[in-house]
Amino acid sequence: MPQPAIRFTGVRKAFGSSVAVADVSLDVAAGQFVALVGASGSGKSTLLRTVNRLVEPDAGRVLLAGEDVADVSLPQLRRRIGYVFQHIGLFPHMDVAGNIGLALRLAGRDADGRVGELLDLIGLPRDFASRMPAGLSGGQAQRVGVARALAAGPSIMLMDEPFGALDPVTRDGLGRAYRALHDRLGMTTMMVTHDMAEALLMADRIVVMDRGAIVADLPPAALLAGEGGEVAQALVAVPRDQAERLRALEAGG
Ligand SMILES: Nc1ncnc2c1ncn2[C@@H]1O[C@H](COP(=O)(O)OP(=O)(O)OP(=O)(O)O)[C@@H](O)[C@H]1O
Repeated sequence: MPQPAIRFTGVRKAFGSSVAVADVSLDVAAGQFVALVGASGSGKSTLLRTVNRLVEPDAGRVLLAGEDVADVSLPQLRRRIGYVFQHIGLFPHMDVAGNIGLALRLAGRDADGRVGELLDLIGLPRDFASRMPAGLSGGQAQRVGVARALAAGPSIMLMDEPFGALDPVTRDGLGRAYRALHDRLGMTTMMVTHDMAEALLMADRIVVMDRGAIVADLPPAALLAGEGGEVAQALVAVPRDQAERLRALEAGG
């Protein structure tokens, strides 16, 4: 058996007396796309951030292909792991090329030429290189954020509500574009989302968290078939009810 790309073993994190992540063990195989879902405060972001050491666990370990992240230097972790979050925060005084070029240089890579390739990859015209962040739409800025996260050529991508602030059409388009990119580049992706429909449509596997623990871990079809238990079913019920109400409306009911 090859080593999992990401392995969590007995990961626990508390903030004061509040336990955010309680003894989580989880293997993510290379190439998988895993969605982390669950109610607000269930520990999704905290768990995700133990991978790139934005959060240090109180107990347990996170291994990347068998190597404990605690033993990997932060610059090296940054090269191996991309990170995209809701308000990506481009540097406002730098143009798009400057923002992406900075990430390339931080990763020890040559910025010349690569900026254009990264823009191609994420589907922005090359003349966007000279645009300032203030002149970008929300969707375009998130695309640049994805390009910046890909600059170092990571094999793992962590996404925390990456498309959460976007309108539904842009969100859907960017979600599909990222999923295609994940497949093409052979990435391993973990994505936190509040949107169960997005999780069901994008991921190979859905991990449901409740009060710091994993309560379901299933492929989308199995979750839809009702195998996930109570908490998972309550989350799946939302997009399912919406779809049914829309169908009823369409049928004139
Ligand atoms: N830096 C911190 N200091 C104190 N408490 C924190 C900190 N980060 C997270 N928490 C707490 O840990 C718990 C889990 O938070 P976390 O952000 O991981 O949940 P989440 O499932 O990602 O929530 P959301 O969907 O709202 O982003 C919450 O009770 C939160 O208030």
